[in-house]
Formats: sequence, C-alpha cells, structure tokens
Amino acid sequence: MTTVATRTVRVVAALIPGRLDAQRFLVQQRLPGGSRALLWEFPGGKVEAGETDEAALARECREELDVELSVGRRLWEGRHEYPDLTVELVLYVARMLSGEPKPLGANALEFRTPGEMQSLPFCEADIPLLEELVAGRLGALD
Ligand SMILES: Nc1nc2c([nH]c(=O)n2[C@@H]2O[C@H](COP(=O)(O)OP(=O)(O)OP(=O)(O)O)[C@@H](O)[C@H]2O)c(=O)[nH]1
Repeated sequence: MTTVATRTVRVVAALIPGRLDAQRFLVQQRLPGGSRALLWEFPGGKVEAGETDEAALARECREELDVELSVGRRLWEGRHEYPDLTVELVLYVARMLSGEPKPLGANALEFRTPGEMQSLPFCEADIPLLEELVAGRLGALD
C-alpha cells in the first residue's frame, strides 16, 4: 500500500453570534466547483506564514464577509485528513464590531443554532466540533 502525504494547513474559524439572536451563529455554504463544494463551514480560512490565528481570522472575515471582528478565546481544535488536504481546524469565539456580513466568498450565509447546523451538510472536519457544541461542552460562548 502506498501512502500519499497531503499538505497540512492551519485553518482558523469563527463562531460569531447574531447581534439580535445570540443563540444563532453565522455559517456559510462553500462555493460550487471547488473543494468541499456546497458544504457548510464556519467563516475563516488558512493562516498565512508569520500570521497569528487572531490576525488571520480578522483578515479572512474582512475579505470574505466585509465585517470587522473582535476575536475571543479558543473553543476547539481538531485535525482532519481530506484526500487533498490535512486540516488543523481551530475554532474561536468572535464578535462583529462593525459591518453587515455579506457572502463575498460564499454561496450563502445563514445564522443557525448548533442543532440546526447538524442538519446541514457540513465539512467533515467540523463534525466532532458540532457534537461538542450541541452537547454544550465548549463552555461559555462569549
Ligand atoms: N473556513 C473554514 N474552512 C474549513 C472549515 N472546515 C473545514 O474542513 N475547512 C476547510 O479548510 C480549508 C479552508 O481554506 P480556505 O477557506 O482558506 O480556502 P478555500 O479552499 O476555500 O480556497 P483557496 O484555497 O482557494 O483559498 C478548506 O479546505 C475548507 O474545506 C470551517 O469550518 N471553516
């Protein structure tokens, strides 16, 4: 059997509560055509060389959602091997400081409860994270 090593990337993601409904959090549907097409995920993206997690998350959300974020504590971290990529996924709680989220780099944006998220086709790396979130095992979300 041959094993093909895939690239490993650190991916930061944000759990962002709605301004008026803090029980629901922002999730986005990936664009058609690319990797994990049309699956759902938390806003965020890859950390670039020399960048902190917090700076990467603020940059990604500025570029992809047109919002300014305040990034809080780290909630969860996990690793998942996709056929094309190994992802080290880190979830942070974050708040929107300004702007209304726009789907600049996504097919759709929705505010969903953790339970509702489990009914969406989510990226595989997020499945254990959603289980922890639904079970209330990630602690305070603010
Ligand atoms: N933002 C985000 N990415 C996630 C999550 N879960 C997960 O598996 N990923 C994966 O982590 C990678 C994030 O990379 P990215 O968003 O910067 O890049 P991309 O593949 O959309 O596009 P790009 O490589 O052309 O920049 C993707 O492979 C994505 O499928 C998640 O909850 N949020």
